[in-house]
Amino acid sequence: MEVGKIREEVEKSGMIDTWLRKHSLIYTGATRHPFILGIRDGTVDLSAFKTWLGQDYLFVRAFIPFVASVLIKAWKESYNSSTDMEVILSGMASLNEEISWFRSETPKWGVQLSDIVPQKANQDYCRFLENLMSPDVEYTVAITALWAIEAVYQASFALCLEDGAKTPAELRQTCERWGNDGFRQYCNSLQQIANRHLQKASNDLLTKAEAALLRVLEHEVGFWNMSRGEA
Ligand SMILES: Cc1ncc(CNC=O)c(N)n1
Repeated sequence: MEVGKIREEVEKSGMIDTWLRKHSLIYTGATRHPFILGIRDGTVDLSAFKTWLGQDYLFVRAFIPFVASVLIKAWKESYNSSTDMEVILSGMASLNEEISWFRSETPKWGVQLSDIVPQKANQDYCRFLENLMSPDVEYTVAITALWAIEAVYQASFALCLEDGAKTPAELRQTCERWGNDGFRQYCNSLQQIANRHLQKASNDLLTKAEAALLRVLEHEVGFWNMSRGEA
């Protein structure tokens, strides 16, 4: 292994990896969901894909203020806050581009953005994000949730780009949005930030951050289920 790769592996091992091992069943449920496996093997129902696309646009619109709230929390931390802020800001810049992507992608699928009504699983997830935006929620909890939200999409869509995947050509661009190497590195940076803060967290804070991680995983499973018309 090259030095950079080894360093990446070492820095990655921390509380987050411990939690993912502990909660591997739900993590796998979120990252290898039948919706994603359907994209990967080419059997996905295109109406489910369109549902996902429209609902995800609404989700991302609600996700942006959440990321902004994490940025504010990072700024209020004195410890290493400027490097944290750079990483979070780069994520926000990508989200600006992502909204443009949704606006150009949806018409290709006959999805009209103004017609989309948020479904229950989406509303529940967005309400959860709104609760995390409260100034009472600690930065460590919020950054752990942010990492989890991004990491589920990264792991899921990267799976659809692996060798041997039979992802339909018209879905590849979508998978590349979250499955590309730059997004993987962004997720690794978030994971390192979260680990660094978790390392110095009290037991009470650790309990809250772990709960937030679990809620994210549950909401992600709910979101995929909803896209398949199962919620
Ligand atoms: C439901 C959900 N979870 C995570 C992401 C990825 N973050 C930003 O795009 C997303 N788009 N949608």
